[in-house]
Amino acid sequence: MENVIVLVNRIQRACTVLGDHGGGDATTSLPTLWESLPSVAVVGGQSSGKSSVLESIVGRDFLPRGSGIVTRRPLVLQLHKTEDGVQEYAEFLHMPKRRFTDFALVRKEIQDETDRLTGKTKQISPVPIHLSIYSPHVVNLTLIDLPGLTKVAVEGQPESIVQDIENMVRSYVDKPNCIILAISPANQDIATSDAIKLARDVDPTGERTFGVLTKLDLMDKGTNALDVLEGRSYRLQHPWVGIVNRSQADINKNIDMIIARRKEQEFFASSPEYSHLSSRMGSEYLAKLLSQHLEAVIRARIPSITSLINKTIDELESEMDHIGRPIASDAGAQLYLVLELCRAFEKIFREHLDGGRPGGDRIYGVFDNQLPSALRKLPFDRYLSLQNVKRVISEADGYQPHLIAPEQGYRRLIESALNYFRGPAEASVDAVHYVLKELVRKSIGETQELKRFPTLQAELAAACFHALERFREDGRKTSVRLVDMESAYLTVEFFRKLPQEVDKTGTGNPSTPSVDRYADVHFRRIASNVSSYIGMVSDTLKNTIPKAVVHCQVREAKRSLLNYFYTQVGRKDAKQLAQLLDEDPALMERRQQCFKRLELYKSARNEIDAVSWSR
Ligand SMILES: Nc1nc2c(ncn2[C@@H]2O[C@H](COP(=O)(O)OP(=O)(O)OP(=O)(O)O)[C@@H](O)[C@H]2O)c(=O)[nH]1
Repeated sequence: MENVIVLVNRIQRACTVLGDHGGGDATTSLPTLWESLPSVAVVGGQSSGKSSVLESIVGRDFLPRGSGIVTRRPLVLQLHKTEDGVQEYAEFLHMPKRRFTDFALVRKEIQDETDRLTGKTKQISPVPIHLSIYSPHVVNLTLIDLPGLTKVAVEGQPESIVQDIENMVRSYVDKPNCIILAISPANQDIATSDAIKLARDVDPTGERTFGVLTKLDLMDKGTNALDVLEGRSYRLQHPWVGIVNRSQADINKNIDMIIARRKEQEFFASSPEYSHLSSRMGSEYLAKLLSQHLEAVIRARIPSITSLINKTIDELESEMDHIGRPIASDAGAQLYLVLELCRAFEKIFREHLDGGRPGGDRIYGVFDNQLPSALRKLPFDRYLSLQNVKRVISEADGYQPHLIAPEQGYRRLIESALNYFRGPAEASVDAVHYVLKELVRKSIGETQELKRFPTLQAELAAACFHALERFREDGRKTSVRLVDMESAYLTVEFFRKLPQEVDKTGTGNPSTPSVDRYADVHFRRIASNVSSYIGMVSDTLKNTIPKAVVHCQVREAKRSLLNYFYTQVGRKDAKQLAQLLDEDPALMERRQQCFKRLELYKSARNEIDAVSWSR
């Protein structure tokens, strides 16, 4: 089986390229693969010797030095062992084409890349820098260098930096998959070590903490660190490793790292206190120990990582299905999509009208309740009061009062009364119009496929409302025309059937009308006749207005709501169609993120599969 550290290195690089830096980002709530991968994080207080340990493990000077907080972004350092004799080189993930053979330039690039993201403001950032070193002098290992824990902010840095650094370091070491390399200087009381304090907090049983004691050469004469190195001062599950790095003077003298490693070995071998431990001390031993441990941890974790990957792929796929797939870029496919979406909407709209979905019944409610009640409420009682009837008839008679029946008076009374029907007719048209508009809104909301296209939704709604407005105008004209038709020609039959006014004096001859045409009873009879006629018309309109409304508005809405929209869409070019299919930016962003994460998980699965099969 290929070295699994190399496998994890590849997956980690993919994580960074695709934006997974671990850490629960509450705003994206995307699953993180990074966090499930075992890694070694180097933690320690400032000047504890972290950089020196890392450089010693690598066998090269390559880390930025200086006062204050130098490490301001996590540095993921991936070490790849190459064949003997091959030239060493380094590569940054953000500069994949460039091979660095001069390690002084590596140091500079780490500084520059840190500044690129954080500015020169000395801020910190959780986005890691990935550096791979290919060398025959290293073991396969991945280490994450983190900013040194500090107690005070230096000039130009906000006070919060102390806490920010601790939070960032914690976000790494908190994870159960993180192996903690806790660096403490031997010339300081172990009880005050920042690294041990933090490690104890997040890993109280010491299962995943490796204690490293630096600066053993700087201890006061007559004292030694055996209590710590032999696990008596602070017990960990793994043995403590003592280290002797280059002193500042060695660094100033440019003492070669390989020579320094040798000197370190000599220090342990020749030391009366530590010689019995010498095979388990020093940076070379530490590197091998970590490499073996990391490999064992990764091997043990592979099955659970695989199952996590599979589960997450399923979740992401189903989220992508829900969000909808990306839109094709050619005009034909876009037009097809717009038409499909419109059809989906129309189907739902029709279901609302025809039944299956609620809302269409409200139209019947207009015809069954609103219209009859509006008709009943028309003020005919007032209009046909004795006084008004008398006035209208005498005005119609003019200077010559009517002789037999007031023909003109009847007509005027009826025509004016019929005008009252316009109100309920128009109100029915409007009421149905608003129901239809509401159903359009509802149907757009219920068309799942449309959810991601706010622009199309708005244009579709506007087109529907425009069409409904035209149907309303037609409905209004037609139903008002029904009323006007009633005025245009009165039903003669009705009047023929009316009983004649008879002489109440009882002369015995019914065919000889001899009523007093100026008495109230005469006008009351006229009012009652007109009222009956109006009642008859009202009954007719109660039936015909709904027919007009359905014919002009409801039926048309079902048949041709989007006709005009379709012809307009058909004329749009690719750019206009793309605008119409302009998605909600938040949704596009989410799809993009899910897509990238899915890609990451799939490539990780392929990597793991390939390694497992080659076992
Ligand atoms: N003599 C001696 N000096 C050491 C040892 N380890 C580190 N130093 C010196 O201690 C100083 C700080 O070491 P660094 O490796 O820069 O420590 P650091 O933890 O990376 O420091 P910051 O990056 O500032 O947080 C340097 O001058 C090193 O030369 C050691 O084992 N022995």
